[in-house]
Amino acid sequence: MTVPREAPAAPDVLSDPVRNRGVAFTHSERAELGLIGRLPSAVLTLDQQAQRAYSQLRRQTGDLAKNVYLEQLHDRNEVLYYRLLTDHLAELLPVVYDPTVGAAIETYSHEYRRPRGVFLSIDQPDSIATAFESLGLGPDDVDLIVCTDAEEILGIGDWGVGGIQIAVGKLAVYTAAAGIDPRRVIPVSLDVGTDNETLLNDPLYLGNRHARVRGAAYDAFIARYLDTASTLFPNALLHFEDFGPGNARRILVTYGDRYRIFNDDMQGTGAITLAAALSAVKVSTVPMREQKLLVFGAGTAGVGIADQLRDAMIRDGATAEQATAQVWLVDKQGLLTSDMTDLRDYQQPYARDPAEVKHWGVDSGPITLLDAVRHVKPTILLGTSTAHGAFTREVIETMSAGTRRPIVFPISNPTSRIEAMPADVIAWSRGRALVAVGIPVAPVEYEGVTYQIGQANNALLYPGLGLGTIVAGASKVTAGMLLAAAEAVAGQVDVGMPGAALVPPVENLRASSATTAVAVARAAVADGVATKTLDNPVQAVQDAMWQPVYPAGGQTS
Ligand SMILES: NC(=O)C1=CN([C@@H]2O[C@H](COP(=O)(O)OP(=O)(O)OC[C@H]3O[C@@H](n4cnc5c(N)ncnc54)[C@H](O)[C@@H]3O)[C@@H](O)[C@H]2O)C=CC1
Ligand SMILES: CC(=O)C(=O)O
Ligand SMILES: [Mg+2]
Repeated sequence: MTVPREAPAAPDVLSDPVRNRGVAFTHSERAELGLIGRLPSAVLTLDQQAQRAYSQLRRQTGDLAKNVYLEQLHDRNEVLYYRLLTDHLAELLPVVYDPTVGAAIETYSHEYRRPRGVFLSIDQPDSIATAFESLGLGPDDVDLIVCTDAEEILGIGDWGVGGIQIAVGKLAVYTAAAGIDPRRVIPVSLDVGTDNETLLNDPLYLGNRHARVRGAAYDAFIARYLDTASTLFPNALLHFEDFGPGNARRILVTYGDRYRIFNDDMQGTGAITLAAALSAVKVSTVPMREQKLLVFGAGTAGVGIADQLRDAMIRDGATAEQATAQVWLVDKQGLLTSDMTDLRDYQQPYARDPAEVKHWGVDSGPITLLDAVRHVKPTILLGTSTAHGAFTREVIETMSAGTRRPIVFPISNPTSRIEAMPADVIAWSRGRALVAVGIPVAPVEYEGVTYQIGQANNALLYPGLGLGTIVAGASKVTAGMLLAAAEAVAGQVDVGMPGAALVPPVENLRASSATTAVAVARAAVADGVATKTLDNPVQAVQDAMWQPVYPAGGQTS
């Protein structure tokens, strides 16, 4: 007779990150859950576990190793993971999110330990419902789904199935920054293939090993996803992240009236940049209606921001025609003009009359960024191009010659894509530039002034926007809700001091998100899209915020 040598499998609760408390289970809980003898005898508090985990984390060398460590913790004990994130938000946001998440995505198939999220394949469109149903969640159990097809991850391009980590990272921020209940969210990879040949030639690549499917099959897959997700989880906000420039806006425009969709790169980025611009305009003394915006990189984010700034100019008294004429777009072809045959439909409203600009360039080549800065004399220069270093000293000096307080937002991510570093922009403008960037950066010292650099990253806004949407049960994310979010974020900044940041600091993000959520919920009511009655939105938001603590009374779920 053979004697089994392996210990029996660990009881389910130890391998379920939602219920697991590890050595924080009390002796009576251990007895109740069949854990006698399966844990060392000491019982630690959550505080002690968090101290230990933090010190383990600090011993990891490099941000990618820290990201992998935290993901493993996420897979073991969700409360402990969020406790760590919440306690050290400013330090750890760059590790679980931008910029390190870019490296985690690039190395996904090699660093892979275990799956998190739902993987939907364009090769098996009939399995979408089965995949969601395998989670065992009912129609009222899901508040939020973040999906990506990973065609344009941050500014690093197409990363196929590894893009799941942007959905995971965005959701971690929703929970850490706004208390969205992590048990009520789903990250989704829409694996439509990849055009990244490095991935296709990598034997360890974990996604569909074929080129991106486009056209009718792609559209049918997206339509099927939307229909299935919204049927199975009718209350869920459907967040779209990092789709390519040909699909991001098109999906929102096509389906925005039918489904509760939010496109973060267009709408969230537009709103956080509007918030930074509202703060900057207060300092610049040029009224919003007179601002001149030059966008470098006229894709999803760039034109999404242009639309929101144009609307802000109109609210401030410009006519629609004037406001549109105060926006210039520069992309790979140079300044976009209406005679170009390769313009995207959303770029066309801002394309200039070629007659207006025909003498701007040197020779007959494209009108460059520098040519455009020289002639337009922009008051706001936005970078959403992924072109590292494109805002050269000459560009910033030329802009600074044309306006007293240049507003410069090089917001491309991650760090390898930024158009200019804030220290350079501040020095080249001799301390006059009002700067915000997408990545976290240290304050800049220049001639005795400390410049706090606000992070114009949608993470400073979308968590509160999502929370407000959920609390109100909003059936849509309206323009009014986006504006309310932008104004709420800008309203938390005091720009009176020299060098003040243009958006609130990440350290205060949880409180800031709650304030944003209240404004968004009120806007949802005002816009007639709230499905919940909100007698006291402030309390409703506080009550809705999930806290990273073990539930009292020995419950494990
Ligand atoms: N700070 C934030 O919250 C956010 C930042 N972003 C960043 O903005 C950048 C763009 O993202 P998306 O708009 O989603 O991408 P996208 O692909 O839709 O747009 C990028 C645009 O830049 C243009 N472009 C590329 N190289 C260029 C060059 N050398 N010169 C001029 N134009 C060039 C492309 O043709 C395209 O129109 C990324 O780096 C992304 O990380 C995006 C969303 C949020
Ligand atoms: C922040 C973000 O959403 C992006 O860079 O794409
Ligand atoms: Mg994005």
